[in-house]
Amino acid sequence: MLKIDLQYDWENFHANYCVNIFPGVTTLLGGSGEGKSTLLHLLGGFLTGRGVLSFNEASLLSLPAYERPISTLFQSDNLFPQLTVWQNVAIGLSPSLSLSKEQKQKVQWALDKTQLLDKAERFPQALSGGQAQRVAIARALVRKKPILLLDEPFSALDPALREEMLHLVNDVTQELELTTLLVSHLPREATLVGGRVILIERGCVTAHESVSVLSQAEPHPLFFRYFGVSGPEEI
Ligand SMILES: Nc1ncnc2c1ncn2[C@@H]1O[C@H](COP(=O)(O)OP(=O)(O)OP(=O)(O)O)[C@@H](O)[C@H]1O
Repeated sequence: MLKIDLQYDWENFHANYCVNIFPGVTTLLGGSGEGKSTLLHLLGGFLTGRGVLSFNEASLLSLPAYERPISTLFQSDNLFPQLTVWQNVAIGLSPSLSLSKEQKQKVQWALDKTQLLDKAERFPQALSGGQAQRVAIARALVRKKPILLLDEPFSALDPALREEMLHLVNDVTQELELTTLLVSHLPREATLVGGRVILIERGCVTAHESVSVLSQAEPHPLFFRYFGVSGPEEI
């Protein structure tokens, strides 16, 4: 279990997140500027918060980003155009690209999970948008960390590809028993990926429910302000 009781202050914004996250996919919903990315950056170790952050009872708070049991994938995670698919994944393990036998096996494993084995020698410019995004996912998976943080990594993709990526996220999360947190603006994405949903408002977790609450005919009371009168399907 990922236990979060974290505070952080921007100049004009006080965040105070309190929630326990279990393995599986959890989608973070919330309006613009409500504090979704701040939470992911605190978890990843890119911002230093106060309070409690532990995973399976071990405190993470004093660990630097690279020592946390966490992989991150952000929208801006671009591929290196001069490196092949294989090298773009391998660089997640070793910046010098000199890999041990065991590390090479991990790269093969990550390429297999993302169905890219036959594209290993290609360069990024010879990939479709979805294939390129799968390489970024493979690079996040290759270190085999139990927590995966995804900050709107698919928002630039068209709806069909986005759906394919969300299914992939769900599949690898189940298979590897990951604790995956996905930031999204779209309730539909949460419904597609399944699991649980968290609502972030003014720097706080104001709801933590099964994703099925988003499919109810009447908006769930806790989500009412976020959905407004139009309901989840319109957002
Ligand atoms: N670099 C910064 N400097 C000062 N304040 C910041 C900074 N980044 C974020 N904030 C403040 O923190 C609040 C939460 O920002 P955050 O990026 O976490 O929101 P978000 O929910 O991820 O928004 P969006 O959906 O638009 O990406 C913002 O409203 C802003 O006031």
